[in-house]
Amino acid sequence: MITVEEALSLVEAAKVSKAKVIEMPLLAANGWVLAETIYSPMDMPPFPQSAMDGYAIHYVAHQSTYKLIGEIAAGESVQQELIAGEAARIFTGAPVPSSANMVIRQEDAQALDGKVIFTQIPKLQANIRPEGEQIKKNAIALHAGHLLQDGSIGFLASLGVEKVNVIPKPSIAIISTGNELVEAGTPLKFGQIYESNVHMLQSALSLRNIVDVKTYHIKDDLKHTVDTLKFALERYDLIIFSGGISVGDYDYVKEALTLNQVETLFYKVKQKPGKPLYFGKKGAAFIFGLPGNPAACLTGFYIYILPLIAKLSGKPFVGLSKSTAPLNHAFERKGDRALFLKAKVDQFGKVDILDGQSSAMLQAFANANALVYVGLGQNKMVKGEDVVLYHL
Ligand SMILES: Nc1nc2c(c(=O)[nH]1)N[C@H]1C(S)=C(S)[C@@H](COP(=O)(O)OP(=O)(O)OC[C@H]3O[C@@H](n4cnc5c(N)ncnc54)[C@H](O)[C@@H]3O)O[C@H]1N2
Ligand code: MOO
Repeated sequence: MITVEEALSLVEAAKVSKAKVIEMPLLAANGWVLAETIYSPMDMPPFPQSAMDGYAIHYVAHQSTYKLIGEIAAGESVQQELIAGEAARIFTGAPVPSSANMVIRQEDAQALDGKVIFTQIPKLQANIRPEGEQIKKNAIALHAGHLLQDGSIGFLASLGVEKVNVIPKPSIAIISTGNELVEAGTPLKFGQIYESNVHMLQSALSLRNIVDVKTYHIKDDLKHTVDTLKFALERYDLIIFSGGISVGDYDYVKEALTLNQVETLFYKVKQKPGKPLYFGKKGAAFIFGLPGNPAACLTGFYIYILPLIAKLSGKPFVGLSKSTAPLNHAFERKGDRALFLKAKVDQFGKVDILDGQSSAMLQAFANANALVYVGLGQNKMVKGEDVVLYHL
């Protein structure tokens, strides 16, 4: 059995096929990664702009009174010109005449009887944003690999960009196994339970804007499992099994993976919850077998699948954000597996490990805002000791 660290480095090292590129409207691309470098299609600003409300001046040395010849508002499409000794009323964002050599703030000037008089000695080019000051036409606006965020969308929009080529996010199949599972809305018969893992994973994906997700529910039957996996391998970038990955007589996932010639990259990790975790690859597709126990299923998703999805989407191999914080109480581990413990970080940044850590239970997960990672060798922790946290 391999360690958590070994398992994570195997997931990280798994070779991702070069992603195709998709074109999408800029307005839909927030959170996606640019597949290509974008070169600015224009100078920005496209014309010298006034940075202040005031007066554009054609300055003449030592002269402080100027003839006011007109007004230039933002959006003005006619280029006005000033001869030496002339001024025009101007507003922030308006085009500065090429013959003006400064803009005076209105606070620093007085207008009277068609004249403007400075009250401050101006500097040449003051309050003029030169054409192309932010970016010149054909200069690199954003590099390939850039993660588009709010500011990037605004920046590209300001350059008149309407469409961008991005790295597609993975298509995902979630295959839930188990004869005992029924959907909410149907009364439970003896021995049945409600499906939760699929809904939990799908909503976790949707929250992270991964929406090309299809779900399948299969019975504990070898042929059905083999056929569903074969179908999924032809269609999806990532296949996530829930359940059926342990050693029971009705656990068919492992056998179905072998019969579909999926290459096993690892099976079983020295961790709790989620020991019988499977990771494999066939062609460009990755396959995870998450244990059916719900808390093991969600933990495996957070720790191993989220960073792989990030990588498949063109981002760094990073999942939940990590930090350290002090424990609010002493803790002594049982067993010999690394632990991911549902925990709550309080408003003072102190960590309480919650009750109800069984991998069959989700209530603690529902109340947790972090997972505490307890590595192999870390047997006793004292109150106040810093622990590694994954933030939920
Ligand atoms: N003899 C052994 N038995 C088990 C071992 C072992 O090493 N030797 N490992 C145990 C561990 S640890 C885990 S974790 C589980 C994992 O089992 P499976 O992945 O095969 O999961 P299932 O048996 O299908 O289900 C386990 C449990 O979870 C419930 N479940 C399954 N799917 C869902 C779902 N979609 N929604 C809600 N609940 C689900 C299922 O009813 C079971 O109660 O194996 C141990 N056994
Ligand atoms: O590894 Mo399992 O998740 O303990 O129940």
